[in-house]
Amino acid sequence: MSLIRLNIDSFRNIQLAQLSPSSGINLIYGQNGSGKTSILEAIYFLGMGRSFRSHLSQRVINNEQDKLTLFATLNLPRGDSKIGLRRFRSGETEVKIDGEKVKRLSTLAETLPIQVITPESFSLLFEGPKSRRQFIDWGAFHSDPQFYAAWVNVRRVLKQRNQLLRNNSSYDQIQYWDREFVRYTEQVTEIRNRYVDSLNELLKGIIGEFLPQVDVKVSFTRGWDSKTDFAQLLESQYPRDLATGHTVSGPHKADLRLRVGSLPAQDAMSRGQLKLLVCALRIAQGKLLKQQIDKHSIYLVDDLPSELDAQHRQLLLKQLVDTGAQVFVTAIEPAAIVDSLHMPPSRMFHVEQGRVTVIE
Ligand SMILES: Nc1ncnc2c1ncn2[C@@H]1O[C@H](COP(=O)(O)OP(=O)(O)OP(=O)(O)O)[C@@H](O)[C@H]1O
Repeated sequence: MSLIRLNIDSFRNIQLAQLSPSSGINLIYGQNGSGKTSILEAIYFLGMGRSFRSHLSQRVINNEQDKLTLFATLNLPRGDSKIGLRRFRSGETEVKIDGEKVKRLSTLAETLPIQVITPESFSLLFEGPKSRRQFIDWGAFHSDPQFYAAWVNVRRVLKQRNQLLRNNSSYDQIQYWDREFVRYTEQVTEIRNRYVDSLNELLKGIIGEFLPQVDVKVSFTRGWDSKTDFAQLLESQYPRDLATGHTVSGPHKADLRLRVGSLPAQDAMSRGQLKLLVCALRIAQGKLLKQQIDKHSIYLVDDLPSELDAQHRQLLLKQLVDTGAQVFVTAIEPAAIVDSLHMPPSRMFHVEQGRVTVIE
């Protein structure tokens, strides 16, 4: 799967751009502030309905406009598909896939699986369990069609349970919700666990190439002690939950543990090594998706050269090429990428003050 056409209208400093990317490596280069990241962000916005930079979606609309429009033609095994997204300053979003209005943004994510690697990707390792849980759930969502509904139900029931706790409800009142909570939690946890197991197999090979001297161990933690029955735990921890006003343990605390020996990975590795670890995780995820449902992800790699020496740039680009996926990489100087590739990038785009030109 790849984007064969991309139209960007009023997204950040890009007034109007039309790109025909290649299905291989696309290099986007230009000076600081020219709009390179904005192109990656526009692709992400089209696939996720939100930005990877700002949680305020209004900020991505060009300052002088009241709406942004993104449009892409996707090349899929079943034929071409057209995706359009319009976002208004009022907050309203319109999404169309092949001319049909789409209500749920998850339909977009299903159509366009995207992997992002930015210089800030370290957050996957540093910023607490939320971003690591999102990483697991990206894979669980794409690999198992049952996951999304179970996950939505976990969130719904958890919200309800927490509300009851805040209202000082008796355990009898909460018990009804706990039965549902346990049922959906089992589903979500099983899919997450299975997913991390499958990922680990692929990950070992990639980490072995990127970081041969570092013994990184990746494991899944479910959010409570795995030896304890979840229904019993909810009952025994009811007094504590009541005192804190929320459910202390459960699937909302699941995590991906990344350790080197007895230390958390972020305490044992350099910044460049951490970037490579994040890249290995993302590449493994894309490869697994291809194996499991025969679907390619699209890779967006912002400022690929930063933090990496020439040898590791080469290794990373080789792994990205090996995925067979469509890749968009940005760099200030094209040589930083061109010199690390065994063959020239399939297509190069130069960005200057929001204007994009293809380099023939
Ligand atoms: N809503 C907006 N409307 C217009 N311009 C914007 C908007 N949001 C951001 N910009 C501007 O868009 C420009 C492009 O930013 P972008 O981050 O895409 O650049 P870049 O080429 O990736 O830069 P760098 O190499 O420094 O990371 C910036 O100068 C920024 O000030």
